[in-house]
Amino acid sequence: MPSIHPLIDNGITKGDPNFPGGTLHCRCPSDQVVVGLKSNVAHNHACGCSKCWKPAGALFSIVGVVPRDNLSVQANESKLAIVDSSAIIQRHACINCGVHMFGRIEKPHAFHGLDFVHVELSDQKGWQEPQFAGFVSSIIEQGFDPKGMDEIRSKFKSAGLDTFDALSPPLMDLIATFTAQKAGVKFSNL
Ligand SMILES: N[C@@H](CCC(=O)N[C@@H](CSCO)C(=O)NCC(=O)O)C(=O)O
Ligand SMILES: [Zn+2]
Ligand SMILES: [Zn+2]
Repeated sequence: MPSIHPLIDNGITKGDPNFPGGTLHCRCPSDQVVVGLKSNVAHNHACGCSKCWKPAGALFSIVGVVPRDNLSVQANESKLAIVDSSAIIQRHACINCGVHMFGRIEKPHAFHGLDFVHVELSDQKGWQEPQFAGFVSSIIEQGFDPKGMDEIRSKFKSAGLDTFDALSPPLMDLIATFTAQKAGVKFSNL
């Protein structure tokens, strides 16, 4: 069975709801890029998309969000470069080790103001545990045999995570709300 992600393969460890945040480090042997987070993450999830950073051998990324004002680069910022400037999420990666330190949205978007981060880059314990799996079918686009998808979804289910082929319902509702408001739609409960 391929690895979903080390934080999920052997069972999920619950986070600490009062965890105050901590630091993320890139994987360079020296002169690491260090990012400080002044809060825990929210909406932490497994992401099967092709763009989010994942460790070698894992099929999924684990990625959560923090308010952008709670994030600061504390060391070796000069080693960061944007992976794909045409993407909605501008992922700032270490040019030496390739790890994505944070992803930021600069355009008008439902998630503007939130930065995307990977808590496995931290040595501290207590970060919010993964809440769901998103973009699950996207692993097929990267070469995963579709015949194996039942097994992948069952594995998430055994770990207690719901699976979606986009994001979770609350996040999809945020995106739809943003789209409706941009179009001037008035809400009414019919
Ligand atoms: N099938 C595509 C999906 C990519 C995608 O839309 N990814 C989402 C989720 S990333 C974290 O949850 C997204 O919002 N992407 C915006 C961006 O990456 O800039 C694929 O696999 O590439
Ligand atoms: Zn690095
Ligand atoms: Zn993703």
